[in-house]
Amino acid sequence: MTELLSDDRIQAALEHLPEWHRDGGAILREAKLPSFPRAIEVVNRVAELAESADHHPDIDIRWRTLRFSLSTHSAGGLTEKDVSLATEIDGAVDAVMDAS
Ligand SMILES: C[C@H](O)[C@H](O)[C@H]1CNC2=NC(N)=NC(=O)C2=N1
Repeated sequence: MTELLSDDRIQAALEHLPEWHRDGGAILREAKLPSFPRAIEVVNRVAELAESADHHPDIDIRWRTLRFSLSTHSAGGLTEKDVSLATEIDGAVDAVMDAS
């Protein structure tokens, strides 16, 4: 789970994560929510998911735009933990968008 992923595996994973792109040893996505409170709702959901997974994204908050960056710091790059949390972050964004 904490092994670094091969380039091929990262490419394959990103085919299932169209909102994400790779930047070296990290994957990034941006999400624009309808309002600042909705954006914070996503952040709170992601905080719970991150705590459950014991894996934490970098999050940049600018009004209603969120930028997530995922990397496994202990491994020095991308692992399955990042792919898994990216999928969960997509779910959190979709859930808040659907409720908006
Ligand atoms: C002890 C605990 O498992 C680690 O410190 C976790 C916490 N969250 C983490 N999050 C991320 N993104 N990378 C890590 O290496 C990491 N390590």
